[in-house]
Amino acid sequence: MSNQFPTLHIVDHPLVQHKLSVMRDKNTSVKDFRALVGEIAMLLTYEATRDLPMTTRTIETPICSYEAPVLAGKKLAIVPILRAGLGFEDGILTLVPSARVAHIGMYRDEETLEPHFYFLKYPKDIAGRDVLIVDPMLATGGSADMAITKMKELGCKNIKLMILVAAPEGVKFIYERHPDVDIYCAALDDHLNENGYIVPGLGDAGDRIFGTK
Ligand SMILES: O=P(O)(O)OC[C@H]1O[C@H](OP(=O)(O)OP(=O)(O)O)[C@H](O)[C@@H]1O
Ligand SMILES: O=c1cc[nH]c(=O)[nH]1
Ligand SMILES: [Mg+2]
Repeated sequence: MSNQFPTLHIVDHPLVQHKLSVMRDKNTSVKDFRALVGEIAMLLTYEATRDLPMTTRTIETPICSYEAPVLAGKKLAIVPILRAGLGFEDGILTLVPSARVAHIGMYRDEETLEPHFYFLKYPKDIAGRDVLIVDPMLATGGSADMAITKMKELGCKNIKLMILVAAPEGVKFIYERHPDVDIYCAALDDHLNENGYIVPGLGDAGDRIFGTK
């Protein structure tokens, strides 16, 4: 689907697209699915952190003195939405090992599709950190909206959302409620079906990561 959303960044790198296609296949095993979530997490993080501020540090190479580009030390917090967001956690921390982690727990009611909140644990200085909320699926957008709203209530100002597969309905909902939040995803799919699942999608991400079905 073509992208009409100003805040949506689709990572169309061939490695991401190939890995996502393997994940969409219903015959892909839990073991492979979980490994691929971790690999794609790193590739999406590469794009979602592209605007990290830089500075320079004087170093001595074996040849000469050099003003070397280094990260300016912006403090980050990643916020996996339980459960499926946990699949992204290790991959992101491999690239940004000093990031802090806040966990937010919620599940979607299968009938109403409303998110239900059950857990939040966060670093005390989270208001001063840039926040990357992560979840493989953005369907109606209810869960992501609740996570963004809770982070804003804690004082967070610079918030991004990192998703694997997004539905247009969810992107529109988040854009209307949080136009300040940039969304990074691997694919913008076609639509939601009558059960609130993304089409073509990849099924229930949590169940496929943890093998609970
Ligand atoms: O955009 P929404 O309509 O809110 O749907 C997306 C949410 O649904 C899934 O979680 P689920 O409720 O299945 O919980 P789980 O991760 O524990 O499986 C997914 O991981 C998102 O958190
Ligand atoms: O398609 C969907 C929609 C919500 N949650 C999922 O895990 N998959
Ligand atoms: Mg689930």
